[in-house]
Amino acid sequence: MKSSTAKLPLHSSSRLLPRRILNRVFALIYSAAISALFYHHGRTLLRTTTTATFLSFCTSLTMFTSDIILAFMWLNSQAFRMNPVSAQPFPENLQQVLNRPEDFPALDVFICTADPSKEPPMTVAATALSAMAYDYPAEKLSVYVSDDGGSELTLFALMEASKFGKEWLPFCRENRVMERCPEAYFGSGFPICNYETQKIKEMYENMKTRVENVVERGYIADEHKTSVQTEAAKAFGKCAKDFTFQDHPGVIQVVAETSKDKDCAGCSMPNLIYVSRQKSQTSPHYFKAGALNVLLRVSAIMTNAPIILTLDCDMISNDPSTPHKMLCFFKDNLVKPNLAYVQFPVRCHGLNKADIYGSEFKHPYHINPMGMNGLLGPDYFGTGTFFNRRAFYGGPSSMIEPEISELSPDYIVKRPIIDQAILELAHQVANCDYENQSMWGSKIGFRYGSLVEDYYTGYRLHCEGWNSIFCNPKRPAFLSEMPISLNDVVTQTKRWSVGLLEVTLSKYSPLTFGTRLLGPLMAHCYSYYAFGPIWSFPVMVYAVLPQTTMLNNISIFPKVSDPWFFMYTFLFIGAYGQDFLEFILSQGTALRWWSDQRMWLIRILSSDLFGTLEYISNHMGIAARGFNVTNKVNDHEQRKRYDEGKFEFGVSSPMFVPFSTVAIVNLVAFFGGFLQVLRGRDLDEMFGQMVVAGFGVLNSWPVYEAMVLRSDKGKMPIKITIISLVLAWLLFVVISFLSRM
Ligand SMILES: O=c1ccn([C@@H]2O[C@H](COP(=O)(O)OP(=O)(O)O[C@H]3O[C@H](CO)[C@@H](O)[C@H](O)[C@H]3O)[C@@H](O)[C@H]2O)c(=O)[nH]1
Ligand SMILES: [Mn+2]
Repeated sequence: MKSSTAKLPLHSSSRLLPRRILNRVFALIYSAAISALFYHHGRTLLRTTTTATFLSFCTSLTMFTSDIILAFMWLNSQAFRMNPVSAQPFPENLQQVLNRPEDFPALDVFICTADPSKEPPMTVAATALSAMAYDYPAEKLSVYVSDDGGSELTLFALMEASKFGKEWLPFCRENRVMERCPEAYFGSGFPICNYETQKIKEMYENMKTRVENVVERGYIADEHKTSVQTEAAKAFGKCAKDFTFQDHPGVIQVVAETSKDKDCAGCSMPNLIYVSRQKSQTSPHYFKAGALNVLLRVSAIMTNAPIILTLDCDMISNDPSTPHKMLCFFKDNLVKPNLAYVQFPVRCHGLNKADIYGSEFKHPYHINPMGMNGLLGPDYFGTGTFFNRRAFYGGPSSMIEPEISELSPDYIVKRPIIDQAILELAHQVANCDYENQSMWGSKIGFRYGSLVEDYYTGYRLHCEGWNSIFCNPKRPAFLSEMPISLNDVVTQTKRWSVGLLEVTLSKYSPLTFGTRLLGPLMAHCYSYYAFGPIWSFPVMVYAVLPQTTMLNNISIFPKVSDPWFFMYTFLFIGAYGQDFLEFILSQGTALRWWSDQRMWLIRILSSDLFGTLEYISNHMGIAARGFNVTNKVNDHEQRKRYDEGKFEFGVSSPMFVPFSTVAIVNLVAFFGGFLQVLRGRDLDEMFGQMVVAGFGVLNSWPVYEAMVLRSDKGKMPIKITIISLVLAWLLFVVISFLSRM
């Protein structure tokens, strides 16, 4: 007999109907305007071929090409808008299917770190601790930390964290703490009044000091004051000779083991395993994707949980009930039988009020995934994702068996993780030549071939017939950090541009391969990202051409009195207006929207441009591909400037040159145009160009400020200012020369 509660749903998927209808109607109207634009372009081109000067003809042709690219990207972006769906879990109803701890599926958490100098071991440890503290049966939970930096400091931090965890985990359970990352809990600012909290805070501070001292010194081996130091040193000691981060044997160390380690309340601790895969300069290691594949195998040997959570080392858990929320989707196999992963959004802490670098990434991390939810599901973000382990072994109906049966997702592990045979096999599958001539990275596991292994892996899984769900609960499931200096920001997205181009220009391009396997809408969603770097052409054109030609008496846009002017206005305001509305509707503020659109322009003029150059030089073999790990350490003064909302330039990065040049061009054009009007030139014909230049000036404000008004360390380096001035001057000279031809 079914109980009445058995009918309670585990989650809801609501179609955002009003938005869907409005989006579709607007898309129709907007596409009519785009058609009109091309009709207008056609006429202008015909006219300029016969009558006008060489430069006007080139200008019209360039504007036409730019608008084709813009229209193509607009078309791609519409796929996100056709069927947005928001999914909410109901963990309170989960008891109907799961009520005893034994019913819960095992969960393996993967945390990646790569460089202790950019990713503080304490951050890694805090992330691990926050995952170990999940409200989940401890015997079913294992946390694996992959350390591509091969650093004893990271291992030491984990050992300390695990020791502290024996107090922290029961404390969290008893006090129903929500912030299970101690740093977040003690840093949240509320007064600590009771003795118990005070005591645990002290323990935490002491532990942190111990770790930070060792990290500052850079090694642990010399004096083994504590047992933890001795143990960490021992794990590395056996292979310390010639140990470098690029060349070393595999180190796998069980830091906590559930059947042996108990917390101070006598309950089991979850497993905590440190894994530093073998590295050799002669074998490719495939960056993060390679690290994740090693974790897939090592965890298969040790625990083989059917569900896997992947996390970046700075992605702390902010809600202990997240695994329950994820299970609401995995336990309901009616809605999406081929569910490969549940993606939670990336949300950041520590952003300043205006979020000057737009690192909320509202579109890729919040708005677009809702759009994909109504199709096959969101792309994979690389972090905050719960996977069905089976998804890494071929399509839903075409399972691929791995080389050894112990790696199969159905294999049941019968021995404890500290068993000698288990440890030996685990080391074996973490060897750097293990994958030679295998299907790892091509058909099994995380996929190789792109620096955005996350996007690429999700894409290939969708192509194999899997689907995914985007789940965005009110309380953020995870909190992550974003870089706070502009150079780090644009370096991060430059890597993304390179990685995306690697997909776009491969035989798996979303536009061809994707359309065949996913259908047009999903393929357009993936194309929107894959073709992202080509924004740099039209944006570059709009950023300099209308401005430089205006000062040479070439008009590009229709006169204000011309009815065609209205069409341009509509296209501009329509696109920005829709973007603004979407941003606000997903809990955004107007201030942050402004930063977001400004950073969109800055990123295109730095990351996308330089990413394209880097892709080309990688391809021609001039430079080696590399995964430049984002810096997660920042000094106090930098943080202060960031909190005040100031852009951090500081270093002489060539990536600052294009947008600095553009800033100068726009300023000169705007004031030059203004002077021309004062001298009696007709404003009517140059109004459009003045608006574009004015928009450029408004967006460039932080650049001007950094060039002339600031004197702090984050100001624009004088070298960049001079190069940009010269380049801007050259641009005007060239255009004015061409205009006389
Ligand atoms: O050889 C490597 C390089 C990186 N990482 C780890 O990968 C994660 C992400 O690296 P990060 O430098 O923070 O890059 P982000 O650009 O911030 O990361 C985003 O973009 C990456 C793809 O470029 C994805 O892998 C990430 O999940 C996604 O959050 C970090 O935990 C690193 O430790 C490794 O384990 N091995
Ligand atoms: Mn990161």
